[in-house]
Amino acid sequence: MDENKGLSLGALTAAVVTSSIGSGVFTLTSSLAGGAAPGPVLLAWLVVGFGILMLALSLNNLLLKKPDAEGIHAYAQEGFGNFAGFVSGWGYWLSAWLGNVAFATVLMSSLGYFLPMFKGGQNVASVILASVVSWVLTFIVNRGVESAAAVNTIITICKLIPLFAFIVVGIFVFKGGMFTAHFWTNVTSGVAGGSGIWTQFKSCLMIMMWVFVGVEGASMLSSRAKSKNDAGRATIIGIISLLVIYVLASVLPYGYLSQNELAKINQPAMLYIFQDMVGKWGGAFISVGLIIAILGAWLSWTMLPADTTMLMAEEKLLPSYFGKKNKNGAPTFSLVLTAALIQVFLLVLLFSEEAYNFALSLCTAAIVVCYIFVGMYQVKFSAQNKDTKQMWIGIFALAFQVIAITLAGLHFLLLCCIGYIPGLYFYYRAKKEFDIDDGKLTKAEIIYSTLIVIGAIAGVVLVAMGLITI
Ligand SMILES: NC(=[NH2+])NCCC[C@H](N)C(=O)O
Repeated sequence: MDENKGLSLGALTAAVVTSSIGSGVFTLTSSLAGGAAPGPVLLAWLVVGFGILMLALSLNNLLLKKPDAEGIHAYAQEGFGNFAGFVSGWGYWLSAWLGNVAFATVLMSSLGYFLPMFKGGQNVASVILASVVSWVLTFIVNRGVESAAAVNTIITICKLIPLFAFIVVGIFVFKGGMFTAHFWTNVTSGVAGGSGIWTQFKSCLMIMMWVFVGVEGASMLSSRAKSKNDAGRATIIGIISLLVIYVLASVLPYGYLSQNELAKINQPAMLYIFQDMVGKWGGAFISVGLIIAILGAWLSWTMLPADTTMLMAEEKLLPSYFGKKNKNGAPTFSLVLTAALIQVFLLVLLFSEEAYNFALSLCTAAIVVCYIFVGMYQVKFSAQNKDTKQMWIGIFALAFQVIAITLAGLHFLLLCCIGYIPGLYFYYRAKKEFDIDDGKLTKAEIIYSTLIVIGAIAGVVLVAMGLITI
C-alpha cells in the first residue's frame, strides 16, 4: 500500500474486511449448523460482532495515542512489563502458524473437489501437498518478498466475488418457511426437543471468533489513515460489513437446506451448497475463490509471525537470532522454525478426528491471549488519562474476550500453554544473552512461568485421559 499520502476511508475499510477473510467464511454454515439453529446463531453474531468491535476500537485508540508501539504485543509490554510482552507476542506467533494449519486442511479439502485423492484433506497425499505449499510460501517470504498492493487488491476481489455470488443466489433460493421451521430448536442434537438455546449459543463462539482473527492487522493500519476520524470510521464500517457478509453467508443456507443437511455437508460447505443451488460449475467457481483466498491469507500469515518474533528480538524478549536477517532482509531462523512446527502439526493432522476445528480452536485461543492484553492495556491507559468513554470500550472488549473463551473452551488455552514451553526457554535465553536482571528470571516471572507449565501439564493429562479429544 502507498505509504506517502495516507490511506483513504475506502482503502482502510477494505483492509479491515480483507484482513479477516480467510477460510472461515467458506466453512461457516456447516460448522455452525452442527450445533445451532438459526435463532441462536443470529444471537451469537450480535454478541460476537459487538465484542470484536470493542476490541478493534480499543486497538484504534491505542494506535492513535501510542503511535510508536510496534506490534500487538507492544501494548502488553508497555502496560504490564517484559514478561507480559513475551506472553502476548508468543501467543500471537502461536496463533499465526496454528491458523495456517487450519488453512492447510481447508485448502486440501477444496482441492479434493477436483482431485479425489485429496478428498477430506486428511490423507497422506494431502499432507504431502500441504507441506510443499507451506515450505514454498516460507521460501518466498525468505526471499524478502513484500506483499504488493496490486496483488492484495486482486486477492481481495477474488475473495469477495464468490461470496457475493453465494449471497445473491442464497437470497433467491431462500424459503422463509424452511428458515423459521426450527428457528430456536437444534434439530441435530439427537436430544428430544434439541439442546437449549444457551448450549447452541456457546457452540457458535469459537468459529465466530475465528472468522474475525486478523482484524487486529487492519487496526494496525490506522496510523496510516489520512485522518484520525477515518481510522475509527473505517473500523466501524469494516466490521459491520464483515458482519453482514458473515451473517448472510452463514444464515441464508438455513432457508435452503435443513439444519441436518447443512451439518452433514462436506467441508468447505459453501462450495457444496452453491453447487447444489446452481449446478456443477458453482462448486468450481467457489473453490477457485477459496483457494486464492487461502493462499493469499496463508502468505500474509507466514510473514506476520516472523515479523513478530523479529520485533520481539529487537525488544530483547527473544534471543537475537530470532531477529537476524538474511541478505534479503528476512528473518530466516524464525521462518524456518515456524515452518518446521507447521510441518509437525500437519503430520499430527493425519491422526486427528476434526483437524480443522481443532486447529482453528487453538489458533483462536492463542490470539485471545493477545486480545486480553489489549483490553487490559486499553482500560489501564484510559483510566490513567481519565478517558471514561475509552475505558468502557476497553472494559467491554476485555470482558468479551474473557467470557467468550471461557464459554468456548478454556481447555484450548491449556493446550496453548504447551506451546509456551519452548517460548519460556527462549525468553530465558534472551535474558541471559542481554543480561537483563543479571540473566535470571525474576520472582514474578518464575511464578507466571510455573503457572504456564502447570497449565501445559494439565493439558497433556487431559488429553492422555481422553477428556480432550484432538
Ligand atoms: N493463519 C491464521 N492465523 N489465520 C487466522 C485467520 C482466520 C480468518 N479469520 C479466517 O476466517 O479464516
